[in-house]
Amino acid sequence: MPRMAFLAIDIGNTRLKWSLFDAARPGAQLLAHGAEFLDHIERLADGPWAELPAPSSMLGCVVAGDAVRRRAEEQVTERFDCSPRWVVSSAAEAGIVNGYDHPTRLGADRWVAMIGARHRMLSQGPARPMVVVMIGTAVTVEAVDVHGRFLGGLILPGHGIMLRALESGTAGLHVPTGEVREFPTNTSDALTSGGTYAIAGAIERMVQHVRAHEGAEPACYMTGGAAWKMAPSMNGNFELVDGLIMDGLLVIAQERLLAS
Ligand SMILES: Nc1ncnc2c1ncn2[C@@H]1O[C@H](COP(=O)(O)OP(=O)(O)O)[C@@H](O)[C@H]1O
Ligand SMILES: CC(C)(COP(=O)(O)O)[C@@H](O)C(=O)NCCC(=O)O
Ligand SMILES: [K+]
Repeated sequence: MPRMAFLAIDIGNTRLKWSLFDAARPGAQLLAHGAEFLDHIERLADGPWAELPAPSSMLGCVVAGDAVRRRAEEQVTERFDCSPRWVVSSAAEAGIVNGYDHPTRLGADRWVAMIGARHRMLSQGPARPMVVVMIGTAVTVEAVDVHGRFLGGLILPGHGIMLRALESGTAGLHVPTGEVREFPTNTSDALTSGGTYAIAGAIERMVQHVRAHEGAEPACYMTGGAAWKMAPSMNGNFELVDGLIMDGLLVIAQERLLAS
């Protein structure tokens, strides 16, 4: 049984994702992982976590509000002997400098994903600017310069929110999910393609902005629960990374261990 196991938790507006690693460092071995819709958080301690080896520390990021965070903390402390710790976006951490007007108002998931992406990019070769995309409940598209400065980012509605907004704002749009088509010829395909290309178009614009600003081709990473749906419709070299947030949490946890 690993003695320094580490629990990473990412709570978005749709699901809580968790991963248990054998240590709090990048490259640690993944021992177990899972995801629960926010309504099912109360199942964790007696369900998926019941048989897990106990982590000696935990670090998470949460953008779903204080009430959800407290419900998750109850599960952690009920089941494990470690105190819940959550990342708050700051002016600088783990190689990323925060260009937001109010650094602490940046979503912690966005901050952690950029840290994970920067670490990944540097492990692949020389420093490059980056575009970091997360396709979750919402879509975020971050620009990071070659030195690790977060220049700014976009927030868009995700697929689900776009479709619900169209359904509730019109009389004639109540249709099942369709296919992504270049020239959609029915309402379902028109809606699905419209949402997909709205997101793809915004991402392409950000890639252009970063390319022009930096005079270099950015490294492009895409993550999030719905990233696999976007991947076939993307131009360019987007690397689909399952656990960018988990990677970022490992990087931050190790830095904090080394600093303590
Ligand atoms: N098994 C699944 N069940 C429901 N939604 C899913 C599933 N897999 C992917 N998705 C899509 O992923 C989105 C949620 O992704 P996720 O990364 O969990 O979001 P968040 O971080 O905002 O909670 C949903 O909006 C949905 O479109
Ligand atoms: C943009 C987000 C809603 C994304 O949430 P998600 O899709 O991961 O559930 C979240 O990062 C957030 O609430 N951010 C705070 C505002 C900001 O980043 O400017
Ligand atoms: K997220």
